[in-house]
Amino acid sequence: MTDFEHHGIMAEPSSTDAGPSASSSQNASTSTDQAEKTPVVILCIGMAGSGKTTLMQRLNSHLHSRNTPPYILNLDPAVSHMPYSANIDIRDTVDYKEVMKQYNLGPNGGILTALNLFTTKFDQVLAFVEKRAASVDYVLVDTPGQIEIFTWSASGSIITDAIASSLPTVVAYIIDTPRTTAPATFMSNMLYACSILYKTRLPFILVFNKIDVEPHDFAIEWMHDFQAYQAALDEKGRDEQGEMAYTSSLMSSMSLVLDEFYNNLRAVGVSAMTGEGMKDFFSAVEEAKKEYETDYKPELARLAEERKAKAEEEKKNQLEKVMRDMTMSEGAASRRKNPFGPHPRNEREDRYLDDEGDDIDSEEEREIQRQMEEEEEMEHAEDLDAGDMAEPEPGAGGVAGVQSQSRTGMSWPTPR
Ligand SMILES: Nc1nc2c(ncn2[C@@H]2O[C@H](COP(=O)(O)OP(=O)(O)OP(=O)(O)O)[C@@H](O)[C@H]2O)c(=O)[nH]1
Repeated sequence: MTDFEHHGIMAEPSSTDAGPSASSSQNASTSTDQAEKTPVVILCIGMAGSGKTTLMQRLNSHLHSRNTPPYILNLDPAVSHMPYSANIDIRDTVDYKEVMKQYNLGPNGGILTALNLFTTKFDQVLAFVEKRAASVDYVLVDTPGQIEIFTWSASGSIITDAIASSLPTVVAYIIDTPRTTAPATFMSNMLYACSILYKTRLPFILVFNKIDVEPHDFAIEWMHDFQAYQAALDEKGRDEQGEMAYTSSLMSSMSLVLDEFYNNLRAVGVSAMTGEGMKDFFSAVEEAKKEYETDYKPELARLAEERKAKAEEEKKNQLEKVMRDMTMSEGAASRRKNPFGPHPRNEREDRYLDDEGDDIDSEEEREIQRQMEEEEEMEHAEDLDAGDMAEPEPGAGGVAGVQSQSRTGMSWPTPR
């Protein structure tokens, strides 16, 4: 049993190059210019139940029907039913239930730990993706339903950065449209989207899903017309007494703040169930891919350079600090060794007292010498006083719990 297996991690996914196998043979016969293309990675992120998995299935079947089968990665270790087959599935590598058992964790802890463990192998995963990059147009990535586990964890950042620095990457933020019709829920969803945009720094598409149940026109209107959002707040943002809820004014201000964010976003409406809106979705992906090439790629390269330089600088500083510490501790060790070393008393005195002008030149050394002199004086005084020492009085020094005063002025607790 390997170390990974011991932690509930299964062997290397056997299906790494599996999945829509038709693609390999199909793509093998593609023209040279097609073989040189770069796929775009679509990171599907969204709240639990927003329809990520269903949308992944829809995108998969849509791309198959266009004869451009995608390469699929599933990063959700807790998904119970996956209606498509992933090329790389985290569940083939980590059993999150086993992780929960072994680390004594709850479901969220289990998912996060499973993702952390998987991240340790992500360079291998990326190598598989890169190997297939020339033969696919799209790489689809499904993320854990517990959105914060991916968006705010170190492993989520590592995975996102690793993918984005290797291939053009766009974030598709999936929104459950029927559950976003309340102005407060809408605002909370937009703020979350905004935070992910600034965290990932990647081209972003707002995907209003389930438009077969609720068209997303209201959302587009709210995004582009502050007055319309304000009117909705006036109408729906009141409590039972008909008073404006205290959050309404906050949301109203937030809406103005988010104006800039809305202007830089692409928003599309889709139905993962019926397949409506696929054309708009893929046009948005193509636009976002161009934006990655022109705006994000140079910025990512600059950030990577900056990170590298910072890491180098830190390494240099650490090394210098270690060298300094070593020199200092060598000096201090030699000083400490001498006062209590094997030298006869007179020799010690010669070294530290007679050669004061030559050897003792730092404040630290003077302090050591001062302490030594004080201790010697103390020893001497104790020798003289030894005959005067009386039995300790009950309730005074020497009685349990009462502190005794030493002649140096330091106090210590009397042992029981
Ligand atoms: N009507 C309708 N229902 C949808 C649509 N997309 C998803 N659903 C339903 O929404 C529910 C949640 O869909 P999932 O795909 O499991 O959502 P998810 O985001 O993957 O959920 P987690 O696995 O919890 O993260 C399911 O019952 C789907 O059938 C859609 O476009 N229209």
